[in-house]
Amino acid sequence: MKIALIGYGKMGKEIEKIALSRGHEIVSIIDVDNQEDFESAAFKSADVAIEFTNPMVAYNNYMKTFQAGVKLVSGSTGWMAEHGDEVKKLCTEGGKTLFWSSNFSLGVSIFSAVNKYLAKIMNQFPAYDVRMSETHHIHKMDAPSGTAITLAEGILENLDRKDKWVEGTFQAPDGTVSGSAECTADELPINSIREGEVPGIHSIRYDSEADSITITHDAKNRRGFALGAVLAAEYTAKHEGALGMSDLFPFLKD
Ligand SMILES: NC(=O)C1=CN([C@@H]2O[C@H](COP(=O)(O)OP(=O)(O)OC[C@H]3O[C@@H](n4cnc5c(N)ncnc54)[C@H](OP(=O)(O)O)[C@@H]3O)[C@@H](O)[C@H]2O)C=CC1
Ligand SMILES: O=C(O)C1=N[C@H](C(=O)O)C[C@H](O)C1
Repeated sequence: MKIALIGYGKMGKEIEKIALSRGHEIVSIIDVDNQEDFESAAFKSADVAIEFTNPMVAYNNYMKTFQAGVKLVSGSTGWMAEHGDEVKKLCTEGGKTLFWSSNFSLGVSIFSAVNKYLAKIMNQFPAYDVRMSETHHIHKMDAPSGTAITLAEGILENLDRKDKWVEGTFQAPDGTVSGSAECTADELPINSIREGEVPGIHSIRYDSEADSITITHDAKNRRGFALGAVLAAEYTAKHEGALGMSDLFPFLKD
């Protein structure tokens, strides 16, 4: 399969390695300095483009890729609140194709299913309150992480006593803490920590007077994200529209 990469940072480089190891060809690499390549024959020859950039530029990259008539996989986070509805409509009604996930790691898909199941069980146990924390490297531009927001949505869909997620505390790389740990009973707080080069840790904690139950996904490196993105590209080459991890792993639909 012919793959174009948009964004050649930590994820772009990891994806290149996995794609080559699975026999794919990288036909174009677009970074900040060669934006004109969106119009090149090489870029347009790609079966799928894989985009990992940042919250500010992701939407523009999607529009340029759609314009070039190339199918897209993207893991960029932090753009959904502003552009999510429009991009989804372009894919459900406008004939464009985007496979997006806040987290392509296979482990996070499993974790997400466990998270929803646990939230459903907790409807029977009102003594437990729930909160979430996410820890990432100091270069991360968005907070809470896209994965934390997706996991929070999974809890809100399944735990009747929670109506919305809210930003809790934010611990900056220098250790200073802003925000507040206070919230109302119907709110699910997400606390964010930025430290070192952490690839990504997500923890969901249920606390009662008697005990606590915590589930955690801890990415050891970026290979899991990259493998998932390449698997998604292989799927996207043969499918159309608004695609996501539940298309790749039907157990996520249960
Ligand atoms: N869904 C998932 O599984 C995962 C998602 N992510 C998300 O992916 C995104 C990227 O992460 P990561 O690779 O770690 O970040 P990096 O900062 O390492 O890489 C992003 C790259 O995109 C480049 N870039 C900036 N603007 C443009 C542009 N307009 N067109 C093309 N390239 C551009 C940057 O260049 P420069 O440095 O010169 O600005 C940089 O090389 C983030 O939003 C992150 O949250 C990350 C890991 C997993
Ligand atoms: O910025 C990152 O690094 C990551 N971003 C994604 C997110 O916002 O959830 C996925 C992963 O946690 C790494």
